[in-house]
Amino acid sequence: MTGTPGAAATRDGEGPERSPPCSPSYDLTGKNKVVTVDGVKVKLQIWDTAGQERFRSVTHAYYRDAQALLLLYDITNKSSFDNIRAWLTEIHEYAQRDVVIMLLGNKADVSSERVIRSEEGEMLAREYGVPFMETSAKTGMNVELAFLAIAKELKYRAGRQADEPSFQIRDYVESQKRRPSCCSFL
Ligand SMILES: Nc1nc2c(ncn2[C@@H]2O[C@H](COP(=O)(O)OP(=O)(O)OP(=O)(O)O)[C@@H](O)[C@H]2O)c(=O)[nH]1
Repeated sequence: MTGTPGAAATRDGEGPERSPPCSPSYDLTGKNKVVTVDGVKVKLQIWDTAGQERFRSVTHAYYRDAQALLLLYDITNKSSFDNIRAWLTEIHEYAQRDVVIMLLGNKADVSSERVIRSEEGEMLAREYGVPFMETSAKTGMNVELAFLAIAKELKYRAGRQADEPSFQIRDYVESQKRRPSCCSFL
């Protein structure tokens, strides 16, 4: 899924049909996930939207009730990156006002074909005030972190204790994310 949002929700319920898992070893979309945060299990129900070629026909039902949205672009595909702005506008209009959004630049393992610099992703994310990291569904780079950060944010919102320190998802992602190096895939 590139240039399109994936929705993660913690509640059960009917959702649009899921896409089949992609062939890389780590699946960014398309199945449910249980993430344990501070001993509490957070269930993420993940839906993949249609691809960018079907951009216009995607219904708002995909993300209208979502608690979190992962917006993915492909670092080797400029149009997938350009689509992100349109998605952010759509989301602003139709998604829940407090939806957790995360921007992911996927395929970070194929650095030889990169057309979107990491800084461009960072700038876009900063402009919209959302956390950002580059991922690879092939090597797994930052994939677990993306889900963990979302789960932490949702758990924090659901059961905030008076004495609990506040959780800042952008700070958390910045402190934990791995950056692709120039010479290796990880
Ligand atoms: N090298 C590499 N290939 C990837 C990665 N993620 C996905 N792919 C490959 O990219 C191709 C497209 O992946 P999809 O997940 O189907 O992409 P998509 O844009 O969601 O496709 P649609 O949902 O059909 O529009 C497949 O061949 C995947 O195996 C990645 O992180 N690294």
